[in-house]
Amino acid sequence: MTYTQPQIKPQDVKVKILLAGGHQCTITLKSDAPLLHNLVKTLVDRTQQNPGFPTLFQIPIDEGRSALCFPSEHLVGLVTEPPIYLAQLQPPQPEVPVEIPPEIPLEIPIIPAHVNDDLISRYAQIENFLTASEKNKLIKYVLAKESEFVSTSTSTKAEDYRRSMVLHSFPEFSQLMINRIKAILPDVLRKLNLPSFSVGDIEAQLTLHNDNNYYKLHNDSGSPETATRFFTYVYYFNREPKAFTGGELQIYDSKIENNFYVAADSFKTVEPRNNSIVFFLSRYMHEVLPVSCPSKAFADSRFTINGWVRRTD
Ligand SMILES: O=C(O)CCC(=O)C(=O)O
Ligand SMILES: [Fe+2]
Repeated sequence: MTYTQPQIKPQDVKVKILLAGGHQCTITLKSDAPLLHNLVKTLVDRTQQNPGFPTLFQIPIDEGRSALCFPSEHLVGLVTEPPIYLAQLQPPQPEVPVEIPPEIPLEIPIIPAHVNDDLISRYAQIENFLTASEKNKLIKYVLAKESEFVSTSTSTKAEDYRRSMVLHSFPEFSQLMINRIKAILPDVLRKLNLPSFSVGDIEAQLTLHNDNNYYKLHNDSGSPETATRFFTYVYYFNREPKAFTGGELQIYDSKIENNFYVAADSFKTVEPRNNSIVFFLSRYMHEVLPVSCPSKAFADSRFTINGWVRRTD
């Protein structure tokens, strides 16, 4: 776990702002400008049927001699130059590709792909990942392994960064998990609208969070040894009835500061639901909120099998 982020060179982007009523205005922004991010976010929120917070854009134009002001609801599209295309979020994939007759001029909102893809975090959560019988066997197995769990928080300098326990070797289940992940990966990529990639090693560890355990903000791919981690997966399981609260996974959107990705203020919250698995890009900043487990019993913990899918290129 480290906090180094990949470096990105900002570039000039010519942005034509299309407003309701056919008005438009062209400005030039750096690709990492917060204004560009906000414009893009306004559109992306709308495509996700998530109207977001209405804001008033106030954009200096004519070298600061005038200002363009408009409410965010009036933004209908952006045309960017260079023409980098938007990878659409959650598109309803048509069975047959739709042909657009070339003679019809279309002004399709085009958003630099890196702004969209890099700044808005997406995840996929799949319920009932194991069969009931597999999950029950897994719980039984884990309860018999209590003495083999070791603390994750002893060796690092950032002593208070992480509190949890880990079981590194569990061959009876790690291979099952890895096989299932390989099998479901194409669906996950489709769901997240990501291109397929050449899959390398898949790692797996078994962790638990008990009372007042947590894992503060981090990413999973920021060091040379972890740089090829592409996807993080977390499979959640616990005894029923569930005897802990908290322990939500928060996945942060990104923003760019001094050419580095850092966590934005916005995030998505994932409930650690029994027998569900979540997938997200390993470079996203994320954290595990503190768990409250009043009994403090090992068997009442928030258990996970989690790990990483590496890419070979
Ligand atoms: O337990 C979780 O929800 C996430 C764990 C995590 O972020 C990690 O092990 O790197
Ligand atoms: Fe993580």
